[in-house]
Amino acid sequence: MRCDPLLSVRDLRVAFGAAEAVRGLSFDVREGEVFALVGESGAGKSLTARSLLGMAPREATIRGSVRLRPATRAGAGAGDGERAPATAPGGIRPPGATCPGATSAGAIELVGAKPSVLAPLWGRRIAFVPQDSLSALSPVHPVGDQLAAAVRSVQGLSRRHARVKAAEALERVGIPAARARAYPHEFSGGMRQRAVIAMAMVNEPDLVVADEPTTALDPEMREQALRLLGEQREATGAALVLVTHDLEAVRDHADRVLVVYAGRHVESGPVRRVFAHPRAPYTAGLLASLPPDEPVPGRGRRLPAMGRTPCAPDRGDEAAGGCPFAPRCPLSDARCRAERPEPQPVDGRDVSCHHWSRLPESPADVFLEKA
Ligand SMILES: Nc1ncnc2c1ncn2[C@@H]1O[C@H](COP(=O)(O)OP(=O)(O)OP(=O)(O)O)[C@@H](O)[C@H]1O
Repeated sequence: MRCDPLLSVRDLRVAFGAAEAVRGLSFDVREGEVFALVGESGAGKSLTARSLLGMAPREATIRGSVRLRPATRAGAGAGDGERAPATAPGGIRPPGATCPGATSAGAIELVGAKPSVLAPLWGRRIAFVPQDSLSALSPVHPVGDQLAAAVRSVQGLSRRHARVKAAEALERVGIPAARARAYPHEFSGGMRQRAVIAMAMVNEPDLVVADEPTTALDPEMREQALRLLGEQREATGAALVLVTHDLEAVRDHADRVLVVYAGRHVESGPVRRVFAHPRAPYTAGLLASLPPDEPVPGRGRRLPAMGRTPCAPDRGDEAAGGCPFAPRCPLSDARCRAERPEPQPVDGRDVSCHHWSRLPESPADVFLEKA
């Protein structure tokens, strides 16, 4: 198996007229990993996710590079059951492992790609799980037929064989084959989201991008959908890019995380490391919204708050060339307002903050002290 990244994103920029919503993000997604993209509303997560699929809004100007590694797994996208198993000898490279000198010859550039390049990749190599399951399913066709059509379009099977595959895919996500004739409106929200997960996974893509896949679900269904995504991901060996506000989901299900603020990199690295000891004040503030298991002495269950509204593309110290988070940051000083921090390697992750070394042992407390 190859160990160069499945997807390489470099200096990705998404703009609407003069307003840049994604401002130079660079990251890799590795084969078989769960990569989480987190940040407040308006941070540019969805636009980033859609750019990975070549599905950014028409009116957006996209710059930079999103390169998808050529298919390498046996039968990739064929969904014919002959693909090398995800856990074959050599298996999925452990998230976090490095691969010096790896190259990605023949990678497909998705930024600016024509529909004729993108269309054959959708479903076969890259798939999408949207927030709203209704928007992903046609209201006028039975769910099973829609899955069968997805199988046929990629695998070229007979109608009968495709229907069998579709029923199997539904059963894998806990929907009885007998319900394959039902229409989307006859399913509950949780069932619809499971059907959408089945649809995304049915052709065993290399990469699944899930944009807030559980937001519309109640807590029980949310956990069930996340577990299913994880199981299906593991069974197919796909990598998963998970866009979410749900930090508990990231803690429990993701391998690596990228924290974004106002379209810029804040902190990225292995989830365990970043969550155990964030090095950027913004990450610390976000994580502080996770309630502690036990009351913290002297704080009780009070949650630190970052204050002020999130930075929009046209606000903050961004315009002055500084750190966009400076107006809300308890550690900011003149340097932060004048000089934008670039990502630098610190303690097993990358951090974009001039003052990472000044964060206290319990970083969330900097926000309490300021309050
Ligand atoms: N079609 C569009 N036209 C103009 N501005 C847009 C468009 N789509 C998104 N934006 C702006 O780009 C910024 C980032 O949007 P994006 O949807 O990526 O945020 P997000 O981090 O996914 O937020 P949320 O968590 O609320 O979905 C926002 O300020 C948004 O208003």
